[in-house]
Amino acid sequence: MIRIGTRGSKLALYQANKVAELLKNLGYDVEIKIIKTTGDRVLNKKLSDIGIGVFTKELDLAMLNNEIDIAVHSLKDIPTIWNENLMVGAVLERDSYYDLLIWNKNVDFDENSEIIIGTSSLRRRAFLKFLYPNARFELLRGNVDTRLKKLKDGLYDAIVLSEAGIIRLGINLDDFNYKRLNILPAPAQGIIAVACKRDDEEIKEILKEINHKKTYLGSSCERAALNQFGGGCSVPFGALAVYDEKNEVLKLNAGVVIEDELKTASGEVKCKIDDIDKAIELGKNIGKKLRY
Ligand SMILES: NCc1[nH]cc(CCC(=O)O)c1CC(=O)O
Repeated sequence: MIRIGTRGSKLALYQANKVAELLKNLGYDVEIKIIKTTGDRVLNKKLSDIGIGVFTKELDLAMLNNEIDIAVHSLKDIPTIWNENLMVGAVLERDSYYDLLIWNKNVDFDENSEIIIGTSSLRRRAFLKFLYPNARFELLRGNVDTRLKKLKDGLYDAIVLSEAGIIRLGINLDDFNYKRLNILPAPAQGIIAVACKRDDEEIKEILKEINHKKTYLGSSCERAALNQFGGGCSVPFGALAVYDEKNEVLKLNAGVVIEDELKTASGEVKCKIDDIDKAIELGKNIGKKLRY
């Protein structure tokens, strides 16, 4: 029996069920255990103000205490500096990495409007400032349904959500206007990750069977860039790595906003699809470049 730990939100349960299905199809018995995290409890603060690992800590402990074998997370919610006894054992194929700007049908604005945008992400705020220089930003937390309800109620002119989350929840945006934003995503946005204990050889072998190598390569590169730059979710940092399988080339674009200035860096490396070390090296180099 593989015990799968997850948060209780609809999105988290969808993600955990997806991993459960993959494991079941390979013939494993699975059980899902719901665990509440600090990120679920504290809803009146920016994530960057609550602390590191707000969505993982309680699940990390459950894993270390042997109450669960694996934990399913959105990879972008796992801190790059994490518990040394835990690791990402597998990732699923990446979904959309785009952020969507969503607004009510009866609302009209352009890039110069003084709109109020609901988002609590430092990255979204900082990058959107270049697209909507006169926008103001307000706190918006809670699950995706709650956020859309607040938009519908007119508390904001627009809000930002990840397309991956919307699609996973099967939310129909026909009642709203929306568009994909041309900003760098959070490192590993749109990727479901399975965490396990570093010394659990049996589980690690099982997770290899569901791992999507191309996604693992790219996300390792993006997360290495953020890790090298430092600051985790408290810096407005975006990164996107794309692997060209045919030519075996991994490319990384990354950017950070410091004192209202956007600084970007990019690079590429020739590597095999499972050469994680090369991907991490590229990420570190770009992270360093952005730092100095
Ligand atoms: N921080 C919240 C969070 N963590 C993962 C997702 C969705 C899945 C993803 O983007 O990987 C979301 C919602 C959002 O950002 O709109």
